Amino acid sequence: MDAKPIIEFKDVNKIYDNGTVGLKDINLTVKPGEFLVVVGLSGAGKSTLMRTINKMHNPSSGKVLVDGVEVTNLKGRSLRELRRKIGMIFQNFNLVKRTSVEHNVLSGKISYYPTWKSILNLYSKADKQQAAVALDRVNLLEKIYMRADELSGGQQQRVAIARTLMQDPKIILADEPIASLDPLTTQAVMNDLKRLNEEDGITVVVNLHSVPLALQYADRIIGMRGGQLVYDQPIDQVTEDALSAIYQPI
Ligand SMILES: Nc1ncnc2c1ncn2[C@@H]1O[C@H](COP(=O)(O)OP(=O)(O)OP(=O)(O)O)[C@@H](O)[C@H]1O
Repeated sequence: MDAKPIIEFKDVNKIYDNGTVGLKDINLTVKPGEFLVVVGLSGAGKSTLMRTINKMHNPSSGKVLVDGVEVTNLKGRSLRELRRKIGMIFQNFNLVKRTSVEHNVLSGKISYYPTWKSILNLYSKADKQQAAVALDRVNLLEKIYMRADELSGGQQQRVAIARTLMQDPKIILADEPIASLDPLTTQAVMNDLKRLNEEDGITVVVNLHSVPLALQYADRIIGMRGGQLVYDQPIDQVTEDALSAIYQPI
């Protein structure tokens, strides 16, 4: 029997306040443990799709369900619970650059603490141990006491990945995680995401501009164009010709 979907879009449309169509009639089901890569031209709707999963954006119509729960109407505590399940990785890493790597990783636990404790760095011993384990999993344990801005871009992105591990996420959403990195560091970041996907069963959704990387890492590739889902195939049925059609100028 097929596993229950971890993410579902049902007839989802998103029209921004200025009238721009972000998403059009999206129907999509993601299974737990998939490594899904989203490709498409700039402006195709990839970020919008991703941001409706953790309610950074609200759809204009339709439903988005995560782990069986409709996210559209979540507020307060239930929204925090949803976001704990979902780690988010951004192109620009979103680290606090002037503090230590350890503090940045621990901040992944922030929603579990009252603000005053996190400001004063009053994390528990167990959480500090978890932070060390998370850093070890991205091969950066030796950098734990360095300042985040002393690390290379690729290392900073891997700190961001370690930070998401503090949430014990079921899903990691990565929006152009390698856009500002060189080829070697790109592989390190993608390998980390793939390893967590395979070892922990975390569902990973990655927006990428690079077709070769999509082919290298995805279990399944979806293509977007003008806010619509125009392509959806498991990796063994993906052809380069079909992918290049997604990238034809509109
Ligand atoms: N906050 C916003 N207000 C209005 N329009 C927006 C907003 N955010 C995105 N858009 C528009 O929605 C469309 C989809 O944008 P989106 O950022 O989702 O595309 P993308 O595929 O992620 O592009 P890129 O690869 O450049 O990041 C674009 O036309 C974009 O200009």
